[in-house]
Amino acid sequence: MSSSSKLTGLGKAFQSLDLDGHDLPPSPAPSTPRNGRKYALATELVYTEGNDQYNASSVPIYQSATFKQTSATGGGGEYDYTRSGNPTRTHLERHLAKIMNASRALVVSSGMGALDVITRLLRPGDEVVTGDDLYGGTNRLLKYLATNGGIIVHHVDTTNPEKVREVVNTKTSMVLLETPTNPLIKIVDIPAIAHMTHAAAPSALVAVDNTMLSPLLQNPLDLGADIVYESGTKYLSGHHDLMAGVLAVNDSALGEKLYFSINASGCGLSPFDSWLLLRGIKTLGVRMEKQQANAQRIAEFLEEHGFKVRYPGLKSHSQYELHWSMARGAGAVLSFETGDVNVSERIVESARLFAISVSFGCVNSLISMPCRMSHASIDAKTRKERNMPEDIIRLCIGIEDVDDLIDDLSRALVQAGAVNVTMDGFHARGSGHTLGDADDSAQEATASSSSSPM
Ligand SMILES: Cc1ncc(COP(=O)(O)O)c(C=O)c1O
Ligand SMILES: N[C@@H](CCSC[C@H](N)C(=O)O)C(=O)O
Repeated sequence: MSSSSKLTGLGKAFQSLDLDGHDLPPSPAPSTPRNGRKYALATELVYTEGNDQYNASSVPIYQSATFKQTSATGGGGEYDYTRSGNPTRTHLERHLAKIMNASRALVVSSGMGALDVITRLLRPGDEVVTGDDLYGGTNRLLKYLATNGGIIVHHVDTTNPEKVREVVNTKTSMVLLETPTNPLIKIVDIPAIAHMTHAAAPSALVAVDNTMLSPLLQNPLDLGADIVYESGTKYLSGHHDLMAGVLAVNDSALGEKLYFSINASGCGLSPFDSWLLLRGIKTLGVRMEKQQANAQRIAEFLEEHGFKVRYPGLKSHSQYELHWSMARGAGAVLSFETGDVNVSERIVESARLFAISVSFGCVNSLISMPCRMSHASIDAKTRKERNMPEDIIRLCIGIEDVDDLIDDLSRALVQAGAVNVTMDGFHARGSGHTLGDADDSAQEATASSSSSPM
């Protein structure tokens, strides 16, 4: 059912206009405070009104596939069928639109589902410009479309807007960005690329995958993007108990096109998962605060012990300034190198508190080897061409006690033979110092071996 539906049924009770006057689909309760004031994001995350008939303080799960209509000639109710719209899902979408600074948000069954919906805007012959460091599943879907859908995909170094400028042309339909990138934690200048793309190819859409930071830390729509999407499986839900994808836009015609694909293909998020995601979003602020603080300590710990660490919270990150010009935080995913694939494997397998697991954004800490796991769908030759270090370890930091995490990591590093242990502490053995890039000197300057191994 479209946002222009008449205010009947549930919609009668609650206006479909939000605080900013956006005409959103009906919801069992408005997602904005009734006093008309916009609060800080931490407050907006938790604030949802729950004025159902029983004043439930948690929005009900409308676990119903179909909705009774009042007339035989096409309805009467705001909802007819859950594939087309469901009150619990709509409530979540309205809440997300508010926290993503969007006029419309939509939720689907996974992050890849969200990208699939976006790529349905493409036609054979269209060109897509994207990065050379991308989540493996994104790379896989684009490769599929290039092979079977007649789409031309250019992978360029999106950390350099000039490289994007070189390939954007009037056939460019979409520029697809990730920042920080997964897993190399490279930063992409969204405003510069959006501005340049819109000037060179006015009908092209700039889509940004915001999974690594969530709306708490970065708002790509405010930075010039046309579409933002993310895997709700990660920070938004926070507990690895559901799969979800989120899309948000500020152009209502574009929102309708995306909604059309969701209804047509049937990938809208189920009522129960919508409810679960809404519940997760309420704790995003506190979870992320703790996860980031832990990630910062762990990144500093690894850097101090001589490892080449990629984390935008570290001043040694070569794009530190750019990252902080766009984002409100560094997130809680970092990666580091050991210089030896076997050593990396041993570290991963020696960790106890860090679960060997793909994904991130969860309250539990995870450890993985992207080239073997999350990015294994990118073939070895392509990984090499894109300078993906095979030994790279990705850490996704949770909310545990940080000293416990550092102890666990210290033990794993020693057990794996990744460090030289001396009376004064330990230091990386074959670390990123051999990799010889610009970041190394900064890391050497801060490296020390002051902590004890256990
Ligand atoms: C950056 C990024 N984007 C998109 C996705 C896809 O999300 P999902 O697993 O929910 O389909 C993932 C992980 O899977 C990811 O890491
Ligand atoms: N087997 C899965 C791997 C999912 S990776 C999940 C996440 N994005 C991450 O980066 O860890 C697949 O083939 O998609």
